[in-house]
Amino acid sequence: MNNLLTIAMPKGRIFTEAAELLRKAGFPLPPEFDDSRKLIIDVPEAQFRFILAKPMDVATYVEHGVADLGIAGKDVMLEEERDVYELLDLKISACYLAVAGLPNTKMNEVAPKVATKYPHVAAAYFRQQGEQVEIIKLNGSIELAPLIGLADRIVDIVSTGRTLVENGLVEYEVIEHITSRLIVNRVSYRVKDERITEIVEKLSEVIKQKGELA
Ligand SMILES: Nc1ncnc2c1ncn2[C@@H]1O[C@H](COP(=O)(O)OP(=O)(O)OP(=O)(O)O)[C@@H](O)[C@H]1O
Ligand SMILES: O=P(O)(O)OC[C@H]1O[C@H](OP(=O)(O)OP(=O)(O)O)[C@H](O)[C@@H]1O
Repeated sequence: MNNLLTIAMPKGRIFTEAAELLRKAGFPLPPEFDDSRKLIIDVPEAQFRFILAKPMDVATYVEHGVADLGIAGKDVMLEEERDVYELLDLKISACYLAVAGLPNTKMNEVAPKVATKYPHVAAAYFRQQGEQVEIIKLNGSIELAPLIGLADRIVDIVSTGRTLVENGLVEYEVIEHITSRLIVNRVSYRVKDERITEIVEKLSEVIKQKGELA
């Protein structure tokens, strides 16, 4: 039986913390893992394959079954609503999604605009608040939007808060606290349950130990 497990890893800021966690849980990650432009890294002796994906795409690979497991921010899960199971809160890459804007301003009463990289999350949030807004999708530098008059508010990730402060913006509401999650393809979870359960147990132990030390 094919016992290979494919794991989709997010490139970028989650990567280092995720790799550290996997190593502590006993994953045999080769040194090239940390400093390579390769997008597929095989560890045949342990029957693992790692694919390196854009963070926002990890759940897509897992949903389609080309990756069995993946590591994705909760923000990605909320935005993408992919049909996958969330197995574990890895408690890494903590940040939160917030509504922000220029200080002491109200949203425009007629057709208020909200700029964001998270159009579904933002639309759902303002719908829930009973506010009709126009969502403007941006791909980065979201904080620019209120500064330059493109939007009344933004919905974006806040981590240290430095980007907001340095651009003279303030937070109005926290929408959701975010950490990275271990996710699994629905079929893989059934077919490869033994290996996956073992991984979840090892990772849970490391997360627990980290929590006790903190
Ligand atoms: N300060 C932060 N800003 C953005 N994402 C953060 C932050 N801190 C933790 N994260 C987590 O990291 C993930 C995004 O990682 P990263 O910024 O590397 O990817 P990206 O948004 O695709 O970046 P880029 O488009 O700039 O390459 C988010 O899904 C979120 O869960
Ligand atoms: O609270 P802070 O620690 O300042 O972090 C928050 C900032 O980091 C992210 O941007 P990123 O660096 O990914 O750049 P981009 O989305 O503008 O490309 C996020 O979109 C915020 O702008």
